[in-house]
Order: sequence, then structure tokens, then C-alpha cells
Amino acid sequence: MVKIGFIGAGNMARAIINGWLATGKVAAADILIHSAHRQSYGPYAEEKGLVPVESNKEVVEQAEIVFLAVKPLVLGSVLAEIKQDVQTKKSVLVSMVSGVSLAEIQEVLGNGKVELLRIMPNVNVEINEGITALAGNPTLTDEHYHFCEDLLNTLGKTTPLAEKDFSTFVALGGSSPAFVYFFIDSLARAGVKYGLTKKQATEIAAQAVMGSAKKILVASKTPWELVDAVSSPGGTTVAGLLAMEEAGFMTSIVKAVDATIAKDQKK
Ligand SMILES: NC(=O)C1=CN([C@@H]2O[C@H](COP(=O)(O)OP(=O)(O)OC[C@H]3O[C@@H](n4cnc5c(N)ncnc54)[C@H](OP(=O)(O)O)[C@@H]3O)[C@@H](O)[C@H]2O)C=CC1
Ligand SMILES: O=C(O)[C@@H]1CCC=N1
Repeated sequence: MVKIGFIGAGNMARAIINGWLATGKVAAADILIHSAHRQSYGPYAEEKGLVPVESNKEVVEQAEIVFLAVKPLVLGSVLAEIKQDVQTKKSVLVSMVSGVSLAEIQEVLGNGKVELLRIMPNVNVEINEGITALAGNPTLTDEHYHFCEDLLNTLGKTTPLAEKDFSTFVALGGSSPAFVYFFIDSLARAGVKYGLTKKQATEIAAQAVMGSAKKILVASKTPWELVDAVSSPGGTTVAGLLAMEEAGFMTSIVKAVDATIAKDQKK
């Protein structure tokens, strides 16, 4: 089987790996992993049956496809460390690092052509309900693109995306789970205000959000038409909606997206 390497063993690397292991798409023994601290990647590798290796270079030496799952500030030094081996091994590099373009990665790697795939997943890949954007560089073969796409499709949905739209995707797909968790927590907290337990209120809010998201994905109606369908004339829902808008609900969402895009473009 193709060996898949991970440089970085944090939240996103683990979400992807756990998603694959849950479906059996990738065998644990085919995943190599290294990160900054042995006490971080070691126990995780042992718990899941992955192959821990001693350095980033060793990940590249042993894996055909290498996922870069480090923070943007660390990426430059990691690329400098592995660039020689990447050229020798003709590795496929898959970067999930936000705010760093394929051209910027290629620049650090130097003149030799490297197969690069830029992705932007979200944490819900861990439960195979993620959405991941993909953009390959011209050197990436169709075969490798589709191999990676197939791997990522088991984690939810994927969508090819022009690189110019990655910052927008970060807001709508990558960071948005946090926005939705925040919304659910706020709804649940309001339930606590009126006497529900936090656990009960969170379950109610989360189920309502999940059902609403599924409804939007299958319905022939637009979200606005669905809002109208819930809003009985003179009823409770329209009273709640108008109060939300008075507090600037839509503006707050758009501002969150603006701020996320601005931050991504500053990395
Ligand atoms: N979290 C999310 O929801 C999403 C994150 N991303 C992107 O994924 C990337 C990783 O994010 P996330 O997992 O949240 O971050 P974390 O902080 O959870 O993980 C970062 C990982 O990088 C490792 N690391 C640091 N320095 C090195 C090094 N020199 N060599 C090897 N590994 C190193 C850390 O090691 P150690 O554990 O040993 O300290 C850690 O495992 C980021 O670029 C982010 O933009 C993309 C989409 C969604
Ligand atoms: O917060 C971040 O920078 C990363 C990118 C998308 C989700 N988390």
C-alpha cells in the first residue's frame, strides 16, 4: 500500500487520520508521523498503531504522499529541512497550511519541480462530515490528484477550488465549524437561562442545527424560503428573527468572514 506521511500531529492531522481509521480507508500501519515533540506524536502513534518516525526527513524518505500539517509560521523551516529529500524521492506534498500558496511553497523548495496539492479541510473530517477544497500545481499528475481526492472524499465532501478563492473557503469551510459551534453554544446558553441543563440544551440546539443543515442540502427551496416556511404570521419565529436582526446577526456573520479572510491574507 501507498505510505502516507504526516509532518505535524496536531488537531488537523489527527482529525484526518482518525477519519480514515474510522472507515478503514487507510491502514494505521501505512501512516508515518512526526512532529516537534516526541511526547505529542509518540503516544498518539502508539494509541492508533501508526508508525512514529524520528524526523521530518524520515517521513519524506519513507512516505510517497506527505501531508504538511504545521502552522504557517513553521512551514518555511520544515520545507527547508525536507527540500532535498522531496526532490530526490519525487514526493507528493499535500499542504493544509492556511494562507500559504502553492507558488510560495514552490519558491522555498527551489527550482526542481515538485508535485504539490494545496488543501483546506475542516475538523469535521474526523467524523467523515468535512468539506475539503483542493488545488493542485501544474506538476501534480492527474493520477496523484485523483488518488488524494479519493482519500479525502472518504472524510466527507471535496471540491476543486481556484487558489484565489482559498481565503474565502477558509472562512466558509475551514473556520466556520467554530462559528457554528459558537452559535450552538449561544443557543444552548440561552436555554440554560430559562432553566434547561447545559447538556440537554446543547443536544437540542445541535440536533436542530444538524437537521436544518441537512434540510438545506436536500431541499429545492432557498434558505430564505425555508426561513419563511418556519415563520408563522404573528408567531414566535418572526419575533425571534427580528430580535436577531436588531442585534445585527447577519452583519456579525459577514464581519466574521471579513476578519477571517483579512487574517488569512496576512499570513
Ligand atoms: N485546526 C483546524 O481546524 C484547521 C487547521 N488547518 C491548518 O492546519 C495546520 C495545522 O493546524 P492545527 O493542527 O490546528 O495546529 P496544531 O497547533 O494543533 O498542530 C501543529 C502541529 O505542528 C507540529 N510542529 C510544530 N513545529 C514542527 C516542526 N518543526 N516539525 C514538525 N512538526 C512541527 C506540532 O508538534 P507537537 O504536537 O509535537 O507540538 C503540532 O503537532 C495549520 O497550518 C492550519 O492553518 C487547516 C484547516 C482547519
Ligand atoms: O484558525 C486557523 O488559522 C485555522 C485555519 C482554518 C481553521 N483553523
